[in-house]
Amino acid sequence: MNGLNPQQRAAVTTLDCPLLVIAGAGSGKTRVITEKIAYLIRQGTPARHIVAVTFTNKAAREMKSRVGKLADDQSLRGLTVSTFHALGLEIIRREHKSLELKAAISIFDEQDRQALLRELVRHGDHRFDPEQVDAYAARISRWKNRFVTPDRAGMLAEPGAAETAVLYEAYMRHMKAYNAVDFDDLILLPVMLFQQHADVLDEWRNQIRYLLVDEYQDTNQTQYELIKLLTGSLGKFTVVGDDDQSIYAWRGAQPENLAQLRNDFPRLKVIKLEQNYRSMGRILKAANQLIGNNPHIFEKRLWSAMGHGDPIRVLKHRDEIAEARQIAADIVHHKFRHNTRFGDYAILYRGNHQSRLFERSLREFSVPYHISGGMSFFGYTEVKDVMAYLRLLVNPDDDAAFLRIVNVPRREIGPTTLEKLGQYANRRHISLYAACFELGLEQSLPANAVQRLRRFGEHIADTADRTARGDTFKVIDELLGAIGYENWVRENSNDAKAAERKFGNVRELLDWLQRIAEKDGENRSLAETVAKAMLLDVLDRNQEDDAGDRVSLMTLHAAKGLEFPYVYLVGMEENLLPHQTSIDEDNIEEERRLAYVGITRARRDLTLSYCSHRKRYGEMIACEPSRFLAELPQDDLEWPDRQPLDPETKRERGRASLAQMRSLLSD
Ligand SMILES: Nc1ncnc2c1ncn2[C@@H]1O[C@H](COP(=O)(O)OP(=O)(O)OP(=O)(O)O)[C@@H](O)[C@H]1O
Ligand SMILES: [Mg+2]
Repeated sequence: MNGLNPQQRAAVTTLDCPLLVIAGAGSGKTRVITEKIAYLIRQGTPARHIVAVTFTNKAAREMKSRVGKLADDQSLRGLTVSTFHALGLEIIRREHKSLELKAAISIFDEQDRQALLRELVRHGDHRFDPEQVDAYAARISRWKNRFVTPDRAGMLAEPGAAETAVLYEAYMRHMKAYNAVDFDDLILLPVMLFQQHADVLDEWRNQIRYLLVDEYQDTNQTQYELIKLLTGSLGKFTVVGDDDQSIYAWRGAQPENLAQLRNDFPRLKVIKLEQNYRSMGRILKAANQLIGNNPHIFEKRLWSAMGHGDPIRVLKHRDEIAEARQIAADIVHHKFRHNTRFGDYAILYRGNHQSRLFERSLREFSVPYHISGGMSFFGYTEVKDVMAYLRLLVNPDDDAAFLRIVNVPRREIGPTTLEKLGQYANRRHISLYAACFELGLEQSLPANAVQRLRRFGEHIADTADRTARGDTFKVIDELLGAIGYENWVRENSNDAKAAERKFGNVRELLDWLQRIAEKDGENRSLAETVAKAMLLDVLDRNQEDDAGDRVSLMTLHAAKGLEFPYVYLVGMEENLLPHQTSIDEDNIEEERRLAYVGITRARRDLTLSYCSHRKRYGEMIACEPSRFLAELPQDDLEWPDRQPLDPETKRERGRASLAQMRSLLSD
């Protein structure tokens, strides 16, 4: 515990009562958690009885590696450090029998979920509005996050609740039939399970003797229920959080849970941390002043002994292309001037769509980068197709996967056939796959259609059988060969280059899955591997391989809990940060917290940037600088006054510096 301040030390050594550590950014909350894990182990609690929960996979990995430095491998055996959702999945997998599920569980992503709801709306006995599928989906998700079960939803006084509750109930029933869970279910099902099966809960309480939760401000009602159930009246837990960094209201996060703890656990001890160890004084001052415009549940002050630091730069650009180029160039210049690493830099933005131009510019400057979150790899059609095949192999009842690939590559199985198959399966309460083999289907469909469906079903069954027995990844390769997937991709690509890129993605996917399967010397089953991959996908896509010296690109949401010496917070414009929707809904406070999270990621230097024009829906529009810029201490900001160059000189200069930097980089 060397180097901890007195409050941190108190937080680490408090074991006899439930503990809440509430403190601002960079004050060492996460550090308290890692030190406490090591302390618990030193005090004699076996690691297998300790569970630490964080919000993203990245944070979980980071925490594991920090703990790894504080204790030896042997004593850490069995320690659980995971996300809430991964813990939920683990509970569901282990207790699948009590939940009346089969072992091979499919995880539905947003698209799958919407597809199922759309089907239910179309075929349901109730008159739902097909235009409203998005709204139904959002409402059901909201209920799940607030721990409202279908029967309780039906009794709510909200307008239209009774109707949506019927859909909610049907949705849950179908998910069960498909042996599938969605993102929200990963928390909801364990809570329902523990409430209904006291014996199962007892076992888990016995196993989890101490629970630690990071980023507690972002837990929703259902997650809070899970914490309460797991820790019971003993309240053996430490939760740490910062109400100013609550940025998941849209996913049902309730910062009031912080206050609620006091009511539910009268013995709760609260410790505040006030020293910031992360950021230079000016950065901290800017963050404090900005967030001072929000109302507070807990008053806290933060000070830093790190020195004043350089002024915060504010860059203005002509448009978003200029923004991306200038920042990429800035990073290269800075790196060579200060002999830093690429990994020291992060570019943070409000929305995923902002990443593309930065990617392009960084590539132009040969700067290695890594993108966290957002629609990247897993959004590609070919990746989704292959994943759907794998999902179907491990769980043939996964209707979303079935529908995605039953006619990919083309098997002359058209919409009418699928419509009839769907109706039949619905009547019989079975999956589409199971329906293919039923004799009764022959009454609904012509013989050749039935035959085509069965041939597909048999191929899947046969391959599944072989993956279970033999060399899984070899069988998968054979499957892709047998269905002629390469040809299919070629036919559906504009040119050979695009086709190559798509094969490359498929290859990368399979290599990555193989690495997951064999990670830590394990030999995971295909079912386990696919579930793990889906979980990474829905959680924070493609965060697995972030090793290496690379510039980080990510959304403000994904940046939570992380820190970088040099941070660029880009797109600081009205309607972008704060986001248009939040302005419309009068929810500026959440946007301000997001900006606060962004600013407090920076250790040494912070650069803010905005554009005077930006392309929106294909049109160039004028942008206003973000109101948050005006809320910062103006004395600490620096607005470099750039002389406008004529376009030709600019282009020349751009070319020259590009060549110069490339040659520097290749040295
Ligand atoms: N007592 C300490 N002495 C020196 N450095 C510390 C101390 N406590 C924490 N730090 C360092 O300060 C930085 C911020 O700590 P940490 O990430 O734990 O803060 P946090 O409160 O979790 O921040 P956030 O709210 O952003 O998640 C880290 O680099 C950490 O190693
Ligand atoms: Mg933290």
